[in-house]
Amino acid sequence: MLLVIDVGNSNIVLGIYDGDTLIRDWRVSTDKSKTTDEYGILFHELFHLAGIAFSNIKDIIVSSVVPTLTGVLERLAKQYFNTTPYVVGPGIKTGMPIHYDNPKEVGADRIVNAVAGFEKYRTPLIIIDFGTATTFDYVNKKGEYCGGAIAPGLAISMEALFQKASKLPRVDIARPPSIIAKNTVNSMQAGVFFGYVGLVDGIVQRMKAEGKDNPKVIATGGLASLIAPESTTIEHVDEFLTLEGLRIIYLRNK
Ligand SMILES: Nc1ncnc2c1ncn2[C@@H]1O[C@H](COP(=O)(O)OP(=O)(O)O)[C@@H](O)[C@H]1O
Ligand SMILES: CC(C)(COP(=O)(O)O)[C@@H](O)C(=O)NCCC(=O)O
Ligand SMILES: [K+]
Repeated sequence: MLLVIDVGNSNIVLGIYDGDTLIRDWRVSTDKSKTTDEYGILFHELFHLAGIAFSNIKDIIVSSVVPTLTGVLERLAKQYFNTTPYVVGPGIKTGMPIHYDNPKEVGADRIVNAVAGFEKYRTPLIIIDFGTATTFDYVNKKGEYCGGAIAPGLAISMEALFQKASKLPRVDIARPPSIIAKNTVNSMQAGVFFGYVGLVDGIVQRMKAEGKDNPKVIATGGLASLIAPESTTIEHVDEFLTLEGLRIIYLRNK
C-alpha cells in the first residue's frame, strides 16, 4: 500500500492507496509545533482505528508547502515506516515541464494538482484549489504548467474582516439568503461568498482570454463544493485531485 500525504497550511491530508484505489483518507490540522513523535502517535491512532498496520505501507510520497513539516514527515517515514519517502520537489520526475521564472518556487501542491488534472482529462485546464490560499493553475494543451494566480483564501479573507474591524464578529463561511443582506453576519457572508464567486469567475475569464486554448475548469480543496454551484466557470469538482496526483507522481518515480 502507498501512503500519500499533502501538507497544506491549514490541513495535512493523508490517503492510503491499495493499487489505484483510495481506501482511506484523513484530514488533520497542520501544526508546526508538533514533533515527529507527536505526528507518529496521531498517525498510529488513525491507522489503528482503520485496522491498518504501519507495516502494510510499502512507500510514502509527500507534497508540502510547509517546509518545517517536510522534515518532520521525512523523519516520521524513516522512524515509523522504515522507508525513505518521495518528496515532491527537486529530483522528482513529474513528467510536466514547468514554465515559471524559477520552477523551484511553485508550490508542490500546485504541481501535483496540475499533473493529476492533465493525466485525468488530457485537455488544457485551469485548476482551482480552495485552500488557505486559493490557487489557479493553467495547463496548456501540450500538458505544460504555465503558471497561474494566488489569491487570499475564503477563510483567511473572512478572518481578516474579524481581525481588523472592531465591530465585526467571527462568522462562518456560508451562502447568505440574499446579496442585499439585513444583518452584520449575513452582510459579511454576502461580501465574502459572492465576492469570492466573482473573484473566481473573473480570474478564470481573464486566464481563458490570455491562454486561448479553451481550458476545462476544475476545482478542488476544502471549500470547492461551496463555491462551485454558484460559479459560472467551474465545470467539475474533484475532491481528491491532490492525493491522486501524488499517486501518479509516485508511479513515475518508483
Ligand atoms: N470540508 C470542509 N468544509 C469546510 N471548511 C473546510 C473544509 N475543508 C477545509 N476547510 C477549511 O478551508 C480552509 C482551507 O483548508 P484546506 O483546504 O485544508 O487548506 P490547505 O490545503 O491550505 O491546508 C481551512 O480554513 C479549513 O478549515
Ligand atoms: C500558494 C500556496 C501558499 C497555497 O498553499 P495552501 O493554500 O494549499 O496551503 C502554496 O502553494 C505555496 O506556498 N506556493 C509557493 C509560491 C508559489 O506557488 O509561487
Ligand atoms: K492544498
